[in-house]
Amino acid sequence: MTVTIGINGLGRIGRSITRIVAAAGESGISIAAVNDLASIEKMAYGLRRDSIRGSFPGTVTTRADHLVVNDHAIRVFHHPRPERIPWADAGVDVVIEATGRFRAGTSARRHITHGGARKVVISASADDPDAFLVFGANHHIYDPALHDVVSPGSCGVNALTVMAKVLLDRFGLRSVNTSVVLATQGWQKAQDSVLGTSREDPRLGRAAGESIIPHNYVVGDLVRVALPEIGEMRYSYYCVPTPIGSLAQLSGNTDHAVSVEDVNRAMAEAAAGPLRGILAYDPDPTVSIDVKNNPASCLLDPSGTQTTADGGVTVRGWFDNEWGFSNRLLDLARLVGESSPVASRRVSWSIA
Ligand SMILES: NC(=O)c1ccc[n+]([C@@H]2O[C@H](COP(=O)([O-])OP(=O)(O)OC[C@H]3O[C@@H](n4cnc5c(N)ncnc54)[C@H](O)[C@@H]3O)[C@@H](O)[C@H]2O)c1
Repeated sequence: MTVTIGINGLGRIGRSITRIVAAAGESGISIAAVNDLASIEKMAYGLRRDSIRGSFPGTVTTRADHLVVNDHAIRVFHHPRPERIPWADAGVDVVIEATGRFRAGTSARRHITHGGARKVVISASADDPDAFLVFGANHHIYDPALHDVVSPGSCGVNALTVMAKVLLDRFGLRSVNTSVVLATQGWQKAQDSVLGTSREDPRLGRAAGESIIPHNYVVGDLVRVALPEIGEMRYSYYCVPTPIGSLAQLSGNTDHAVSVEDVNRAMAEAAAGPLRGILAYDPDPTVSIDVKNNPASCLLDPSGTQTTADGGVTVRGWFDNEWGFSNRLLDLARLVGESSPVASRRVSWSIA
């Protein structure tokens, strides 16, 4: 079955999704329409040229109000508000909301109530979606009769949750402490723009290339939404001046003392088994750029695993904050697009 999607916002995430779908050939996804405020010429240029991913491996041209990507025509709209976008006219079933502007479930829902789409996937830690669904952890709770607007949380949430899932299922896990070190984001500024930032924390307006910028983004709560059994959780977050490739580190206590070898074997088994494609494992010594273009939510670095005699455990994973997350958005689009209101696809992901 092919799921027909529309993308609102053809920025870093929207373009990654377009590249992934174009490269995959038979991906089960067809992009019918995109909406962005930018001109169609700029959209085509942004797809053709990318400072991080390189030139588009194919062709991107324009024809009237269509982008033509490798002979596939995509209808283009330029509406500033979700309620104006006529998705149904383009045959769109599932909208991926990737502007960063309509993260609230109420505004994103207008793609359905006004635009005629059937489901919406918000590309961020949304406010009040019908469900937070982290692939590999809790996406099996998806209920097509109840969940029209869904969110996978953030890229960091996905990386942390997938490592936490393995530790929880195999060894028990509680009192979790996490850190995310995130590559530079498009909304950061090259020079100080403290007054110009819309973010509450003024440090997020500081020059992106000059500092490690800490801020208080409480994403840890979303890991707990996906895995409520892990209980208490603490979270730290830093933006750093690297263009792509981010780090997730998670510490906690297991029910019994475990060895580094036990933990790494559990991670490798999950990566080769039930979490294939979502968790990856690389025994080679890696640095953040090595995760570029990796479609997994998390690339486990076994050299980062540490344990203590009283059951303490620490694990480290890399994630391509754009590419891995865009792949999860497509997984979610397939999940919600393929499900009819009466037949929920329920998948068991227990690793134990
Ligand atoms: N880039 C990442 O690493 C990353 C990872 C995970 C989640 N996200 C989230 O995904 C969302 C998008 O991030 P991004 O990095 O792609 O941002 P971006 O700034 O690169 O892209 C946003 C796009 O939306 C368009 N846009 C802005 N307002 C619009 C409107 N009213 N209507 C239509 N289009 C509009 C912009 O022109 C731009 O092309 C954000 O919520 C972000 O937090 C980003």
